[in-house]
Amino acid sequence: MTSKHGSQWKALLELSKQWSTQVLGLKLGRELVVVVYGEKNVRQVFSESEFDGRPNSFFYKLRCLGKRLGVTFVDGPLWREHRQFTVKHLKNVGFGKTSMELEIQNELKLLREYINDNKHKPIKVDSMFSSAVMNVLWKYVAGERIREDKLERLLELFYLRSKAFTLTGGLLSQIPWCRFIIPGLSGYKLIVDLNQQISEIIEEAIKKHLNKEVQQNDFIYSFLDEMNEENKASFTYDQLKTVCLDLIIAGSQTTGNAVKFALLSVLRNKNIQEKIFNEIENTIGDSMPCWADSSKLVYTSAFLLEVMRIHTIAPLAGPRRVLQDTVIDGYVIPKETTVLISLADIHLDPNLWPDPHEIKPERFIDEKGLSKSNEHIYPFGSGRRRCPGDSLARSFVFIIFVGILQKYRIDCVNGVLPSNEADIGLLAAPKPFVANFVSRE
Ligand code: HEM
Repeated sequence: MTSKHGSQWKALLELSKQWSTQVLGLKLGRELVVVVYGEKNVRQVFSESEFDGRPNSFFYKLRCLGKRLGVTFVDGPLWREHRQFTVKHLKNVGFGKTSMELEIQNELKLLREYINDNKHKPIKVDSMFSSAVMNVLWKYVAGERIREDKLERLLELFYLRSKAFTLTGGLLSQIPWCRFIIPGLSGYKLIVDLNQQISEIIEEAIKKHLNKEVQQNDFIYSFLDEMNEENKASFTYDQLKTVCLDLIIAGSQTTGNAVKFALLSVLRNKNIQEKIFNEIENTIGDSMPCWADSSKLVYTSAFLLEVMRIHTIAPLAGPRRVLQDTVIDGYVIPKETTVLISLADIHLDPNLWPDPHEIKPERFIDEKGLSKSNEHIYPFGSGRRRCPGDSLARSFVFIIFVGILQKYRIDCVNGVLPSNEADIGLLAAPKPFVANFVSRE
């Protein structure tokens, strides 16, 4: 069904329509999985603590370097303590005059240099942003820019790792013991090797901090300080490694895809692109964009929200594990069920968003021309497990997008309009596309 509909999210949505249900139950191997649709049900999952768990099968441990540690794939007291710590550190990072904002602006300068060096040829937009996002995340976590050779290695390892998970996830998650019989074929050996290599890079960064070789205050130093406090038994070396990995995995592809969708959308909508350029020119002129400009660039900010609505980066949020028997929409959901939360179909629901497939930034602007909030949009989830990296992600997307449109007109190559259809796996990404970046000067 997934290959017929192009993605697991669409296949499941189709099934839910066939069965006319907003609570779709599936038996995958031994696992009971429920996909929840509709704003009322989704809000219930976001708000009730019975849904705060994360699955704890062997497969999810493999994602966290082999142990049930970190923030993303744990629950209970360990999650609460480390989520609180992470949220405290990520709150407002990127908003305001922080070192992270300067770092994003620095990446913008490098991106512009790259565009200028390639100005006479079409640029592959797909690979443009990976280094910029990874550098910003690494700076946040480990306090410094990552060395060029290590950056390339890390990007390659993450790419291989996500490919290995996509290829082998089904088999390894449903029949975990197959790793003993076919460690190579099942992908188990490859993932363990990749985990080991990523671990080594993070360990090296932690060692540099233990030797006080890094100048800047960063996440690793804050965590190490916490390890020296009393009653902080859960602040261990392995936990630090896994939280670093969690932040990089959760932040890199998601944020990069959001910028790519924004560029794709202006490439496909010339009028909107010109409106955004005029707003930038008339409001901030030639100055370096910063987060504070987002309140002045009302149309541009509304457009970026609209892109996040039409292209939901995490179409199925979760997975969650049900911590005690509960009921959704009249259906009994047993303890230990895995729950997936369908966000993308709320963002495309014609009852909430008239003409849902059309880009209309005006949805987020009131009659006085001021920004208007809308309670039906959830790109970062909601509730206790809401994304703690949203300030960093939104700041990155805003500064990089505005900084590129300020200097370049983005045109199709040979008049060919790239597809608006997303590649949807665990995350949604635009299909690889090329564009001409024509200097406005
Ligand atoms: C456009 C970019 C991003 C999008 C669309 C996004 C989306 C999401 C969503 C929907 C969730 C909630 C999952 C759930 O409800 O179960 C989430 C969780 C999470 N995100 Fe993000 N995210 C983005 C960027 C980032 C960044 C930059 C970071 C870190 C620097 C980050 C770190 C995390 C973590 C650690 C969690 C797990 C929270 C928990 O389980 O308590 N994300 N993200």
